Amino acid sequence: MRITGDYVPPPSKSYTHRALVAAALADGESRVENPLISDDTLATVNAIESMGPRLLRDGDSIIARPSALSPPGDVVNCGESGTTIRFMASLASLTSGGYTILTGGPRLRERPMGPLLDALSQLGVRAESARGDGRPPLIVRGGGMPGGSAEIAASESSQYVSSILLSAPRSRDGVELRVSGMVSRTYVDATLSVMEAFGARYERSGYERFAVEPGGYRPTTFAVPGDYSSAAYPMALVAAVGGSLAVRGLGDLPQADAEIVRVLESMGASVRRIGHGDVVVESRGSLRGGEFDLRDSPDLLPVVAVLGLLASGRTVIRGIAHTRLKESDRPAALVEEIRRIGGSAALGDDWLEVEELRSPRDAVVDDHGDHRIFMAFAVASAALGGRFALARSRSYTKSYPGFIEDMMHLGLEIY
Ligand SMILES: O=C(O)C1=C[C@@H](OP(=O)(O)O)[C@@H](O)[C@H](O)C1
Ligand SMILES: C=C(OP(=O)(O)O)C(=O)O
Repeated sequence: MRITGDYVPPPSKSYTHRALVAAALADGESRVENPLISDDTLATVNAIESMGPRLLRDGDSIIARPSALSPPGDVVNCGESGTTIRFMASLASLTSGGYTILTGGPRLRERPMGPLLDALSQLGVRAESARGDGRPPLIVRGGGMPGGSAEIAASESSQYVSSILLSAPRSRDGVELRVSGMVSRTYVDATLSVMEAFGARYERSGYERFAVEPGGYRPTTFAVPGDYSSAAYPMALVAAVGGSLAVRGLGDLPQADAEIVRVLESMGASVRRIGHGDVVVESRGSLRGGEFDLRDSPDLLPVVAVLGLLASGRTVIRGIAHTRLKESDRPAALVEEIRRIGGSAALGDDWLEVEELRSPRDAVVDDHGDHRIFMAFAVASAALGGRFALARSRSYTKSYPGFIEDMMHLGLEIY
């Protein structure tokens, strides 16, 4: 099997969340062009609208009509979106008063939020975990974010930092954040790009200190780029089976998962940039294993692990401790499913080792309710000629509702 074609990935989930928050906080009407419409971004739309601003569909855009933020009339259900609940925790402090209760699905209620709540408290916000264990449901008191200086440990998630940064322009005194041990750092660059586009003023020293001035956001038009995290699946497939794929519209804003380009290149594929934000992946279909550090691009773990199955030799992936805290315990889920299909994998605290899959077994893979596990094994199954099946699941609608359709468009039967 070889794949040749043109492919337009869905819009970036991370940029959609960020642009919606900044647009809702701006002092006038903004337009977010090419937003991702998926379970997670709709959770953000609903959460923001529950506090007053209107986010209206207009063709391929969302028009944001900001208003003073008021406490929601009901609990806010963030579904399974970590980005949503974490971004909303800071936003809720900007409501006029009362309390906002943020909750979500079963897995989201297991995911940690403690360091974010702690940093918000240092900034004068009352933000607590209902069960006192740092996990949702969260209760946030409105009345404004006084601001000042806070220290935050971000070794579990960069979203703690992005959350505070995004709401900080609307704080009373401005915010200084001193950050230690941050993972997934490129996501904070994405946050700052959006803040800049909406006219916020800040200073930074690397990934250790950020100072945001009060002054709010200016309304603007923001175009969401294509999503490297989603594009990584068809790119990996083409690299593994051979062929040539032009990927359009990825843009040149910072995206953590643009790291897939370096991974594919070092495994033996060629990736060329053609013009503004387009890339072409070319491969003869024989990849070799390698060693990768995914500390700053954790969402690539499932697809890189699957590439390890499809490449010769051994692949070692480091910097993955924080991927245990996502939609599933991803390293554990990957090892279980790799073994189920006849592969061999070993796991340490912060690393995963995968061997080339020589004799795949007929099996039905369980996605553990995790969109990225589903999409990664769909790639593996397609590359191995449909050797194993995936238990029916719609987990992919979290970030990529058109996944099955797009894969079929590339000529694959993955169901
Ligand atoms: O800020 C963001 O848009 C994201 C940050 C990352 O999370 P962590 O910072 O928790 O690793 C990533 O895994 C998630 O899918 C999206
Ligand atoms: C971890 C993810 O998202 P979130 O943290 O927003 O739930 C993801 O999309 O892989």
